[in-house]
Amino acid sequence: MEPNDARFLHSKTSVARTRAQGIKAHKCSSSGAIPRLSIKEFIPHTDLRVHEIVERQSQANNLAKQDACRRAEMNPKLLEEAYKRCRNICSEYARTYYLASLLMTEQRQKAIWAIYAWGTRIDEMVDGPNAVYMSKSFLDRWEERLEDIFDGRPYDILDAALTDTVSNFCLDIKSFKEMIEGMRMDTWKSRYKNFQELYLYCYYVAGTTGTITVPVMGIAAESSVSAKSIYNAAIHFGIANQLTNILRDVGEDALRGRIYLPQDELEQFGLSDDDVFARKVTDNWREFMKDQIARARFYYNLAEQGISHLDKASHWPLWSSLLLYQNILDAIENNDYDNLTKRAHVGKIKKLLILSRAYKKAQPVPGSIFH
Ligand SMILES: CC(C)=CCC/C(C)=C/CC/C(C)=C/CC/C(C)=C/[C@@H]1[C@@H](COP(=O)(O)OP(=O)(O)O)[C@]1(C)CC/C=C(\C)CC/C=C(\C)CCC=C(C)C
Repeated sequence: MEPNDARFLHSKTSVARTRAQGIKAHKCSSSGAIPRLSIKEFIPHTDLRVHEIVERQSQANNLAKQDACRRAEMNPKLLEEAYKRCRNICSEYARTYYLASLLMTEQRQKAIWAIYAWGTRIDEMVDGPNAVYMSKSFLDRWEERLEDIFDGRPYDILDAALTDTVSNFCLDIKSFKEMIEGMRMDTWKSRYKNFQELYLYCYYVAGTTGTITVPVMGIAAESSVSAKSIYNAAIHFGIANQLTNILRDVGEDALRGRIYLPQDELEQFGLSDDDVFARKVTDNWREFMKDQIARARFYYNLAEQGISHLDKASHWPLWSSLLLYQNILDAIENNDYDNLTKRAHVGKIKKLLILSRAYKKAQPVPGSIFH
């Protein structure tokens, strides 16, 4: 996030909200008074070289405007079938994102399905039932296939959809490669010393989805903030989603021996891996969860401020996806913080109400040039 882009970052409401969620002393049942975690800690994106993506993507966007992007010539019938299959994968594996995609323009929704299908296939490799057979060479092969996709030589029909998408939107390969890097991390790492380490993992697997999708959602022609601050908001969008995903799945992940929670923070709350594996919801656990949820909400706040700088037609789908996913945090609270034995779920009626709330949020604010 660019600190000097004050308009962008510090809307009054977000500052007030994050302050309310900020540092205060609280009592933790077995270990006495301990400080609340610093959920507002900023993790700089300098080492992630986001500026490289922004610069290259801006050049690519100019090429796209001149229609000078590399075009992948593919059989239209095959492409139609390819997108149909990606759509099926997205609707089966990711109902929330699928619902949001239905609110997008046709070309954008097809791109989201292709990106989702590609991402979820690697995720399944490292996270699914066959994860034990995963080897370094498998992910190396996946990376070669990615290069082929970008060279217009798809390996299978699902890759063909992504080949078409990257050429339609002139996408940059860096974030896709980084997503594979995140999946590599998953093959050798199952603990995170602190939030910095966890943040890096979240960036690789989910922040990258944000940088990949900004060109698809389109930056508003009238946006006056820097492209970099919009990309940073998109990264925060992905981070918030991944943190939510982690909090929802603590119990499931523990069954596979994985704990995607900062170890130092667990310790501060008098908790250890054994408590997670015991799957017992204690008062310490609830207090710990309150802070983890507050942190995820902090990142949603940062992400929200980027939406208005994207193309108008993307506002409703993005607000929908943000509010729907964020609601999982409310569902964890409603389960009295039992994410060890229960899976937080947002029901159909609630989802419909959220879509209508998102629609209102996507409407222009009178007197503002932005939504
Ligand atoms: C509609 C929409 C926002 C679509 C985004 C497309 C998408 C979700 C792609 C994910 C690709 C993928 C599967 C990557 C593999 C790594 C992974 C598993 C990431 C997790 C997604 C959750 O998927 P999952 O199938 O596990 O979900 P459920 O179990 O069904 O709940 C992640 C949590 C990453 C999600 C990342 C985002 C939503 C970031 C999207 C960012 C933008 C659209 C940019 C917005 C821009 C601004 C400026 C705010």
